[in-house]
Amino acid sequence: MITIDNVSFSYRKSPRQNLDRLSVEFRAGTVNMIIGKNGSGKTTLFDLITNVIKRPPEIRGVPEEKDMIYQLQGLLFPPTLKSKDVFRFFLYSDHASRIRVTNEPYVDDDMSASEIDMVRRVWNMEFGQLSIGERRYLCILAITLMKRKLYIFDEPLAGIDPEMRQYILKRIEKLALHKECTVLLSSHHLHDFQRVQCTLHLLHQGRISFSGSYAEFIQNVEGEDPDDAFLMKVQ
Ligand SMILES: Nc1ncnc2c1ncn2[C@@H]1O[C@H](COP(=O)(O)OP(=O)(O)OP(=O)(O)O)[C@@H](O)[C@H]1O
Repeated sequence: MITIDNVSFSYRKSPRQNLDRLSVEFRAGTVNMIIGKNGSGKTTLFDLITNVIKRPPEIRGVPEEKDMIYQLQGLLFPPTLKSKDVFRFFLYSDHASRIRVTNEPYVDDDMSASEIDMVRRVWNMEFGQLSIGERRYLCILAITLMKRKLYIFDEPLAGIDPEMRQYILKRIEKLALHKECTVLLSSHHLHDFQRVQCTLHLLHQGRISFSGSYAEFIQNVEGEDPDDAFLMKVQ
């Protein structure tokens, strides 16, 4: 479990406090979903947890660097690398992985027919020729095959179609439920989380103003629309 107790942070030239006495607990066994308006500080919080920005002592329970993986929003790989090489890059940098990456596309029993189709189609293509969604899917697939104590996914669903979003979420949920690890994820796609075992954390005005289940989040909202619940909570 990661515990954050009263953390404040502002960028050097920022006119405002980006995080303002923020406290929260991120537990294992659930997908911890961080939501909030654009610019509310979700990536900043991830950067602090992972020590990309120097981690303050008020953030406790973070595993060693080798035991965490942080999926950034950007997909920064040389465009001429083949998809299989990017996959290899992830898995061969994993000290615990026993998966061998070959010229044969990676498939496993957890993959749907659509996922298998996609991986087969892009395996020998250059990464730069893939669509943004295909690149993101491939990287997330590889990350979920790595063994870590902490996984952080910064907007893994951005630019992904509704079908693939479900598959990605199922994979990430499986990580959270079946491995002894903590999973943090940020997303603006609130509807997708209805069927995921998750804890929502709303980051608003520098603090976590709500932590709870999806059902609790939409409680008392007419039509049970999570976007309406979001609007109510940030206005
Ligand atoms: N290096 C920096 N220097 C100054 N301000 C920064 C820096 N990086 C981010 N910010 C500011 O900090 C605030 C929080 O940014 P952050 O990227 O954490 O937001 P976010 O919640 O992840 O947003 P989004 O949902 O749009 O991805 C923003 O107002 C941003 O302009």
